[in-house]
Formats: sequence, structure tokens, C-alpha cells
Amino acid sequence: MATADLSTAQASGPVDGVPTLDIDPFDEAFLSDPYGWHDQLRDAGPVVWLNRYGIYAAARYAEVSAALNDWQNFVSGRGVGLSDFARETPWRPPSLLLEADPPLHSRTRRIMAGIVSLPRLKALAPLWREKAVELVEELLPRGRFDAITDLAEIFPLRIFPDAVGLGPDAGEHLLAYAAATFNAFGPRNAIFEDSNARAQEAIAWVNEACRRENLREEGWGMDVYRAADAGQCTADEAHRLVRSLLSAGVDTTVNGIGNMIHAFALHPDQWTLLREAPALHRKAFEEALRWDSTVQTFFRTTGAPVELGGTVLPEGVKILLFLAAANRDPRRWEEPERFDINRQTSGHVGFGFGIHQCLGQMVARLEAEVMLEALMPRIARFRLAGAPVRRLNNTLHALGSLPVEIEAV
Ligand code: HEM
Ligand SMILES: C=Cc1ccc(C(=O)O)cc1
Repeated sequence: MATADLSTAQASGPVDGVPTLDIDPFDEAFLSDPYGWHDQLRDAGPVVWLNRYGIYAAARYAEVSAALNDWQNFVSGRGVGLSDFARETPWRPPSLLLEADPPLHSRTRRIMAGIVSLPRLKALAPLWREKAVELVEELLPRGRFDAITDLAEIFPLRIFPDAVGLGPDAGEHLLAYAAATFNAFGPRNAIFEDSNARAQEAIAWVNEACRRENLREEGWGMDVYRAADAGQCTADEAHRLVRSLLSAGVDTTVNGIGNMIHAFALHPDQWTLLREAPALHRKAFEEALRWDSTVQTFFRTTGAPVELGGTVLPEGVKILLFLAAANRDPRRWEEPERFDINRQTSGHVGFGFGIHQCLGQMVARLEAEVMLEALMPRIARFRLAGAPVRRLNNTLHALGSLPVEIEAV
């Protein structure tokens, strides 16, 4: 990003006393093993300056949670990626949820919370349970499969597009679109350029799919347009709100489920523990999200001079919040490196925190719940059957492949 695009405060470097680091959190080495770098970020100080991009960063739980909870001073309306919308044109019309501040955000969040609601989810649960069992029974006879390409990428795509009211061919478009969306929160590096080039067709497809005439009557998407008919938003806002569901609703759960199975393959004792106490399955998913956070980072922009971790940050600067590092901060968690499904995980920031906390967290939890309920009684153990392959992304911790061998029950 040219210096001209940076705020004067940002361009002039950090305020006095802030430790500076040359770590690049968006280079391949970091993205391949972020946990290896987090200690340096946390130990350097509560707030640090990353020279590579001229940004502040926070990786400790106290500062990350404080910033997420302070939407007035750490705003989302100037973008939750590296790009400051007050200075640069967004790559797409901004999200009316993720990239909006109150009062606009309050109105759009109320509309969407009424649609992606617990009663609506409960009504879908029997169908989602059936689809999870169906997929697991398809995979069991193989004895060996890829937990990403055969399971984690398949299950959400069998139930989520349908819930939104899309046609059956949504899958590959949604994955390509989401990859580009999550890469776009980072710098315009090779990872972004590559996925953006491959996503052009998917971007066009998603924009078409969100149009009222392409949505089925009984899906969440049409509920948004019915909110527009009721005067709660405009038709254009409805289109963008449906787009939010497609942007956030697939790649996140694909990798939430994929990372969870990876955690159990690496810790077979925890899978045995879960099978002995199936009621722990909701805690297990939360612990998987804490231990290996699918969404690793998000930015905020300071809306005014604000104190964080003993530093007064000037207005108009970007700060990168390391959610995944906060979720493994030894200042907050006992033995944070330990994957422990009995752990008290409340307060983890895997779904964010505060007014922007994940709108779809109950959707994600239900998907993980029904998948675990289908797996627990039928699989005694997951064994790695080959090296997992990382799928690098500027925001998501994702696997492209996770070959597993299973001991069926
Ligand atoms: C394991 C799965 C998921 C994870 C880890 C996840 C993570 C997150 C995080 C960290 C945020 C906060 C962003 C911020 O503070 O700037 C967020 C917000 C959001 N998520 Fe999720 N998410 C998941 C699944 C979903 C699903 C399934 C949907 C859709 C049904 C969804 C829709 C959204 C939306 C619309 C927002 C913006 C909310 C707002 O700004 O008010 N997410 N998610
Ligand atoms: C957590 C990711 C996320 C991505 C996109 C959107 C959106 O486009 O509203 C929301 C959340």
C-alpha cells in the first residue's frame, strides 16, 4: 500500500515506546505455522508495531478482547482488513454487518439475528442430523478418506446453501468466493492475487445468486427480502445482507470442522474421552475453535485517540488483532497449548467478541454438533494416514487435505 494511502499517524511510525517487529504475519512461513510466531508477538508487549505494513498489532487476550469490546474506538466501518476504507476504495461494496458501525450495524444485525435464529435452526436440525449420518455412512466403508475434501468440505455444502435458498450447484462457487473474501482482509500479496484471479467467476456467480429472483421462497435469503418488503431495509441492502451469509457461512464451518477433526487425529486420547462422555461434544467444538482458531485475525481502525495496553494510539490507524494468539495466551489460559475438551472455554474469541460477535455461531455449533453425533458412535479412532496439506489464507487457518484412517466401531 503506498504511503499516500496511509494515515499521517500510520505513515510516521509508531508512537514512542511501542516495540517494533519485522514479523510479516501474512507471509507463507507465518501462515504455515502461526502458533510458532505468536509467542514473539505476545511477549514483545501488549501492543506492538509491525514494520512490514506500518500497523499496530495486539496478540494478548487482554488487549484483543478489550479492542473487540470497544466498537466506538476500534471501528469496523473503515474495514476489518488492512485496507482503510476512509482512504481506499473497498474491493467490493462493504458488508453492512462486518464492515459497519452503529447505528447502521444495529439495524442490519437486528434483521439478520431474527432470521438466523435458534427456532429457525431447531427446525433444520433433524434434516442436518440426517445429512451428517448419511455422509458418515458413505465414508465408513472406505476405512480411509480425506477429512477435508470428503467430509469437511462436503457436509456444509449439503445443508447450508439449501438453508439460504440457493440452487444445488453453489458449492465450488462459494468456496472460491470465500477464499478470496478472507484473503482480501490481508495485503495484496501473492496469496490474495492468486485467489482473487481464480474467484472472478465465483464473484459474479455470488452476486447473481443473491438476487431475489434466484432465491427459493423458503430460505433465509428470501427472509431478508421479506424484511425489505416490510421496510426494515432496502432491496440493495437485502442483496448485500444475503451476500454476507454466503461470504461467512461456508469456508468458516468447513475449516471449523476440518480443524476439529485434525485436533482429534493429533490427540486420540481426547477422542476416546469424548466417546466415553458424548455430552462433552459442544465443549469439544469450542475447545477446537480456541486451540486452532479458524479465523486467525481481524483488523480494526482507531476511531479516536485511544489507550490500549498502556499505549495511547492516535486516531485513524490500523491495528491487527490476533484472535488465535489471544486464544492461546498463557496470561489467560492454563497450559494453552493443550487440547483439552474438558476445558472451560467461555470467553474464547474464536467467534470474536462484542457487537460483531459471529452472527452464525449457532449455525456453526449445530453443524459441528450433528457431525460429531454422527461420528462418535461409529469411529473409535482417527489416525493420520498422510501429511496434512495446508491451504494458506491471509485470514483463515485452513487445511486443503487431511488424509485419515479410521477404526470403525
Ligand atoms: C466455525 C465457524 C465460524 C467462525 C470461526 C466464525 C468466526 C467469526 C468471527 C471471528 C467474527 C467476528 C468478526 C469481527 O469481529 O470483525 C464473525 C462474524 C460474523 N460471522 Fe461468523 N464464523 C463462523 C461461522 C459463521 C456462519 C456459519 C455464518 C453465517 C450463517 C457466519 C456469519 C457471520 C457474520 C454475518 C458476521 C458479522 C457479524 C457482525 O459484524 O455483526 N459466521 N464470525
Ligand atoms: C467471519 C467472517 C466474515 C466474512 C464476511 C462477512 C460479511 O461479508 O458480512 C462476515 C463475516
